[in-house]
Amino acid sequence: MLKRYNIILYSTNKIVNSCRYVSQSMLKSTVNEKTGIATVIINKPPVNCISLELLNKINTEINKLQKDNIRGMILTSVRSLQKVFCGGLDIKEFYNPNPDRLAKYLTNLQDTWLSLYMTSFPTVSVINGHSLGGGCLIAMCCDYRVMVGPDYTIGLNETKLGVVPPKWFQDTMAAIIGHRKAEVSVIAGKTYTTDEALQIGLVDESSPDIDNAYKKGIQFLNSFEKISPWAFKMTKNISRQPISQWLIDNKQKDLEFVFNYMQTPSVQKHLGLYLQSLKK
Ligand SMILES: CCCCCCCC/C=C\C=C\CC(=O)SCCNC(=O)CCNC(=O)[C@H](O)C(C)(C)COP(=O)(O)OP(=O)(O)OC[C@H]1O[C@@H](n2cnc3c(N)ncnc32)[C@H](O)[C@@H]1OP(=O)(O)O
Repeated sequence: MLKRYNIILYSTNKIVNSCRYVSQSMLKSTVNEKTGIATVIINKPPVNCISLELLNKINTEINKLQKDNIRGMILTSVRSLQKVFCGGLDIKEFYNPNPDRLAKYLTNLQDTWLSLYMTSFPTVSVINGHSLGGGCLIAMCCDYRVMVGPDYTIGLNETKLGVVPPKWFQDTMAAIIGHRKAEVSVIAGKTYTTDEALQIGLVDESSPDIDNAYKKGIQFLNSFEKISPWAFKMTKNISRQPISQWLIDNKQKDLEFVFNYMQTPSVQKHLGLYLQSLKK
């Protein structure tokens, strides 16, 4: 029994044998050959909002890392943006959309969420700036969140744009802060400062600067050194499977609901006004 356990540990704990550096302009990914820890950096100025192309890159990279047998991953934003981790989904993908592209976007979003939420390796988001809507969602997909503060904000603010965060957005938040707090939060499209997010448990730690936040992220990943990767993966799977299974079972229905309401005149009007308010 002990022997079998050791074999599992060895085969899944194998550290990648070379340092891989992938720079796909919008997404930079490096794997440290000594530690087996990947750092994935979103780099899409001005605000890292998630277009179809960025979504594809994130999903492709997560799937690659999955095959690389890495020990853990840090997800963060390029430092030069200074105050934004992720400005959310690219609202231009929803405003006056091309229906084919919109369908592709929504499907890819479902797939990317499934990949990121269900990674078999530990993940940390180092939230070095505002993290709104889809930005909050990708941060929440990770196993641990360290947020730089105090001046940034995080939250699922979809209702402020006149759109509806799907069940799996809401469930992702409820799994972290509890159903009641998540309900109050999503219906009001609430955003929280770093301190508030820490207080309600939306983030696990705060930090006054990025370097320190990154260190805390690495410390979290190192805490799994003595945990069998197999045990980690199976335990996380059991914990997250009810939420992910809902989406797997309801993908088409979920897609059709959003695809249809998104193109209604009243939703389009709201989105147009929100985009305009950002430009001001
Ligand atoms: C079927 C399954 C799929 C289901 C999915 C659908 C679910 C429901 C539908 C939609 C869900 C959407 C979720 C979202 O993520 S919506 C977006 C939420 N994000 C926001 O509300 C953030 C908006 N942005 C800001 O508050 C600020 O830009 C900020 C991030 C704080 C940065 O501020 P600052 O540095 O001052 O930058 P500017 O505001 O000047 O912005 C610079 C330019 O970037 C444009 N911008 C900003 N955010 C977005 C965005 N999310 N999408 C598109 N464009 C964005 C902004 O207009 C400026 O443009 P310009 O330079 O042309 O004026």
